[in-house]
Amino acid sequence: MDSQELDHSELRSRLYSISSLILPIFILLYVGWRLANKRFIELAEKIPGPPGLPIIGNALELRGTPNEIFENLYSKSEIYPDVARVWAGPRLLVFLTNPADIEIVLSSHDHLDKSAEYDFLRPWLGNGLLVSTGEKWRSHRKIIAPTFHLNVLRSFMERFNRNSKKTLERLAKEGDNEFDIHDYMSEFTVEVLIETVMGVKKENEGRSCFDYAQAVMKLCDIVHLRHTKFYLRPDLVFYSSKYGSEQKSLLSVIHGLTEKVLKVKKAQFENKIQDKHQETAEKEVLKETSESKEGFSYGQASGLKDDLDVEDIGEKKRNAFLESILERAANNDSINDKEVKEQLDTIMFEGHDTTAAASSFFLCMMAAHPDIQQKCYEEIMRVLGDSDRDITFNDILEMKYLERCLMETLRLYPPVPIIARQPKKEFKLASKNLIIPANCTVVIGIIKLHRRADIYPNPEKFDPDNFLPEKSASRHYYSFIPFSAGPRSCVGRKYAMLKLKTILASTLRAFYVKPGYTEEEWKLKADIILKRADGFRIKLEPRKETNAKN
Ligand code: HEM
Repeated sequence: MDSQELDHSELRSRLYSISSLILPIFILLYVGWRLANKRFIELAEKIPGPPGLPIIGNALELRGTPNEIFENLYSKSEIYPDVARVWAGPRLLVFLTNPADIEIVLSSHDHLDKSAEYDFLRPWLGNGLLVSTGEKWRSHRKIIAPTFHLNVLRSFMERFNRNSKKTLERLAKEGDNEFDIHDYMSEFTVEVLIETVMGVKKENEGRSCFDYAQAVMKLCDIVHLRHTKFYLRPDLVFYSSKYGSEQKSLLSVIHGLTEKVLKVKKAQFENKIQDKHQETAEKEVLKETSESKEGFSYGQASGLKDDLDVEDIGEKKRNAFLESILERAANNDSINDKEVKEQLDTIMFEGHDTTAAASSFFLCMMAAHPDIQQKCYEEIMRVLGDSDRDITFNDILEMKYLERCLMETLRLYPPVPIIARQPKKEFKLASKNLIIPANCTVVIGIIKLHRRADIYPNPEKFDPDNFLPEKSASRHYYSFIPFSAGPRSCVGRKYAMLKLKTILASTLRAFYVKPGYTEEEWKLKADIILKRADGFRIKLEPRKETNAKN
């Protein structure tokens, strides 16, 4: 035997003795865990789900690309309707797709905590509204929700119109090209957010908004990768990998923009510079407050109410988001400077990528369904006439068919396809005689819920009539929840619907979306925010010269 062979056999025997030590420790830990979590395991094992292996559970089914994992889990929901249990090692995931069960989770104040997956957003969003829990979430939600009240939102109409026109000018330059509409929609949504919710006039800053939006998309991919690749979960491994360094450089672009916005707004705030334009718009709004706000669903069943639905007609002017929280911070009132920045990052993220996806899906739908597009166009012409005037708040209320098409788009392609909670207490389901244990991860499959054949006949078909008032009224309130629902619903719901209707009506008024790819040809990308993996490719044709150029 030479010395190399000796080394090998010695190595083998050392490995053998290490593994013969580790294995019993591992088994002991596993048995200990099962004993310590007896009730948790007993309850979990009653929940239907794919069979798993000891210790690793269904981890083998959670292999592959994020898309493969998503498709695999989605197909399981056909076998296990309403509720499905999946073990990712010792972690229990419970998927819910029945509206009555979902109501129990989302409407309750006992199940407000987000699951551990949201922690990967912390380096970016800190302890902002999306991820925070407990008293901090409660007190900040109380401050932030009123800044998205209709009285404030209506004052944004002028900005929505102005930024829409800027986007139409950019779109006109594409001529007859096929291009990705998402690039334009994400730049629009970032610009408009900065000018409305943040109250900062954005001028001549090159394409910083576009760069921000691109960085957000890439960062979402990385965060989502950490959801699906278990080895990337520990910080130590993640930050030693190429993804960790990529995350750091993307965060410097993302935080670079939000720091700049904060600096400008703080300077305005400290110098008490009033934005004259905003002031005038707000006065107009206050004159209008007695007009009807009825007849607009704002993205959820009309029977559902949350803290955005408080009626305060005639109440004095409220400030927009950033102005309002800066004022609080200056008075040491429930929020400090660090928290202001975290909430700013949160609103910038949640406020742009979601609406960019929704508007892009909508326009692709118009390409896939020219007859429906024609009906939208006719409605827009009926409401606005053959003019180039700005779209008003009341026009938005009148565009009912456009709204139904938007809701139907959000049904089939909800920008946030799944959400997750970690219940603190166990709870009983409504659809089945089952108890869901505390501290598991409850996943609400919004995209699956929205495609249930027992709720939406012909569920894969794009049918705006699904949102005729009589049809909506006959469904369970929690059958349509693109903005989630209950106490932790989306604070930007009304803002998003107003902004979306304005940019979409403006685009359809100015351009004909040429017939294009059918939905069957699209490839979806499973991500934090749902996208088309093949890009949102469309072709536009100006309706007439003036609309696109004004
Ligand atoms: C089509 C557009 C939008 C969709 C589909 C959407 C969807 C959602 C969903 C599903 C949630 C719940 C997330 C979860 O529980 O994990 C949420 C939360 C949130 N959204 Fe939106 N959103 C949209 C637009 C906006 C806009 C425009 C803003 C702000 C300007 C915004 C701000 C937020 C915030 C701050 C939360 C966290 C609320 C809390 O936990 O209290 N969203 N959104």
